[in-house]
Amino acid sequence: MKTSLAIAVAQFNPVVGDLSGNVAQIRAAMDAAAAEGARLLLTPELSICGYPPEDLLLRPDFYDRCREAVETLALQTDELAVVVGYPEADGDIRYNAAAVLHRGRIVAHYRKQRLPNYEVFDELRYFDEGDAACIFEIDGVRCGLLICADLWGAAPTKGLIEAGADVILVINASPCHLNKQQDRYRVAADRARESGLPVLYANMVGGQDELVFDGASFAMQADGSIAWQAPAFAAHASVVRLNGSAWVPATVTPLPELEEEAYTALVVGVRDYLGKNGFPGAIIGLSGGIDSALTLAVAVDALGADKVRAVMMPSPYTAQMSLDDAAEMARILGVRYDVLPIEPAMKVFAGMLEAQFAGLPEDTTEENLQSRIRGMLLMALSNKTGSIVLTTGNKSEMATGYATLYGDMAGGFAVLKDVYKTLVYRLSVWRNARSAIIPENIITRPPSAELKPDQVDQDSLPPYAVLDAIIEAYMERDESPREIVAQGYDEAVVRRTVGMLKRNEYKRRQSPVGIRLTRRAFGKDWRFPITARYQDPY
Ligand SMILES: Nc1ncnc2c1ncn2[C@@H]1O[C@H](COP(=O)(O)OP(=O)(O)OC[C@H]2O[C@@H]([n+]3cccc(C(=O)O)c3)[C@H](O)[C@@H]2O)[C@@H](O)[C@H]1O
Ligand SMILES: Nc1ncnc2c1ncn2[C@@H]1O[C@H](COP(=O)(O)OP(=O)(O)OP(=O)(O)O)[C@@H](O)[C@H]1O
Ligand SMILES: NC(=O)CC[C@H](N)C(=O)O
Repeated sequence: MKTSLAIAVAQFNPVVGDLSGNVAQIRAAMDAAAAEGARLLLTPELSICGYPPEDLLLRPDFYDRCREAVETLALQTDELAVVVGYPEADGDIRYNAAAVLHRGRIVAHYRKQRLPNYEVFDELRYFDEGDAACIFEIDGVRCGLLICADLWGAAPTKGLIEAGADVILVINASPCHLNKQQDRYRVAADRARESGLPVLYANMVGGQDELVFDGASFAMQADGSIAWQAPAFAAHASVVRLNGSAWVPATVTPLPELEEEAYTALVVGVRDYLGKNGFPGAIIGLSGGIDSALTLAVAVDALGADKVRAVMMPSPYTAQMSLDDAAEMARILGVRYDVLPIEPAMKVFAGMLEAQFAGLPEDTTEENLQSRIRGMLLMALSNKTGSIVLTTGNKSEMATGYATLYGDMAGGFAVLKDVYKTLVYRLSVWRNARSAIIPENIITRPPSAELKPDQVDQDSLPPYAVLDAIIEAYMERDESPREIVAQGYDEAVVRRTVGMLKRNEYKRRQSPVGIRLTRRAFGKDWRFPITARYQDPY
């Protein structure tokens, strides 16, 4: 007979491969959960080793170390049962597994049945599928256990119904993209209604290379309504109570609106990339344009002003307005600000190349030299100080190749890599509404690379609203140019945009890793051939 059960959820931020650090976080969560009277603690998918461990999962020793960590942790359990996720090797066969640790032993064990191999997930590269449901009983409640993608199809839940589960517990490593939580609610509600069971969804939080996990764990009643909602993008621990077959209603933290979600994901991505990789700070080339302004805003919100420095590197083409706006923004934020004019280096390079270029007209070569001089200066500062250079290129630029190799692409982490230019504006306006840190002029002036007199982006690129819509259709929805033109876009503009997108794959392969924000980002989930002659249908 079902009774009441208090279950703690540890929405924590693991570090991939830091087994002792992750176990220490689980231990701390165990102490807090026990103090609050919980009888069961859920930790996220692969909580022992972090997610995704990628090719560490090809190493036999990795499995040995993870098993040792689980067994050691099991010995430290008492009245509180703890669910942990870990990679399991059974001879040559490997599983994405979970163990229930209780009173010094592993009392139940589960192998993930649906392995995601889409978007950014590669689990079929590493794991075999499990084939059995897992039910364990705590205080008379029959708990059914699933791992993340198991919830996204009906079969694993069906197995739990047949095995007589009273509640569905799902441990997750589900990275965010914009509006992802609505998809999670939808699949959880499908499973809840099919089974007539309440669902508890425990997710991890934090940045891991290009991925950001948003947490946002929740409890859902059998009718699909939300009984408890944890905050997004923050480590969090809560105890939720199951009374009979329903959750006792608890705090429902409102979820962020789209701009807040995007901006916070960038902040968490930057903070964890630098923090987990041990960088003392960040360096940003601040041009007086909107991309570097937003990048600086994110960096300061992530790291604090004392960890960020901005460098203005004017050329003879730099407008006074750019100098003024960059200095003003650095002053408002209180970051270290240096001005390093690049004209001396431009002259030296022009002199060194004079004989080579004799009789040839000026073109983008001279523009790229300016960008590369700036890249070289920023990298020199990085080498000398140990701080990382944050690049500022946005998704529209990455898509079209509107960036210079070894120039403005030089750096360690690409903050806006998956942020369309149109979203760059929206995020800047949203951030300024919280406190005005980006000078208004930076937002309202026409974007310009300032690599030659009176240059504006729109001389070389279609309007960003059109460009972004075409990129999104081609890239994120896999639409053909014919379909895009049928939606009313000018065929010549579609041809040009798609042409740039395909031609510039080589640049993206050389770009720094950057934060994924959309369902399909340039990164793990975009593997287009560089050498290709496929003709799209028009
Ligand atoms: N398939 C391929 N595989 C490998 N390499 C390939 C290649 N195709 C060309 N290349 C090589 O790539 C090089 C050309 O690329 P690259 O040197 O980058 O130069 P490129 O793409 O020609 O020019 C850079 C563009 O970015 C714009 N820009 C620059 C800086 C900042 C901004 C901004 O507003 O943010 C915009 C600039 O106005 C210009 O339109 C050449 O050396 C070429 O041989
Ligand atoms: N004068 C400058 N001083 C410092 N950094 C610069 C300068 N010009 C360009 N950069 C760096 O190179 C990046 C590419 O910027 P560029 O001005 O060419 O085009 P952009 O894409 O419009 O970027 P932004 O909106 O930041 O100006 C900038 O974001 C900045 O990091
Ligand atoms: N780790 C997983 O199994 C993730 C798969 C799932 N579709 C998600 O993103 O939530």
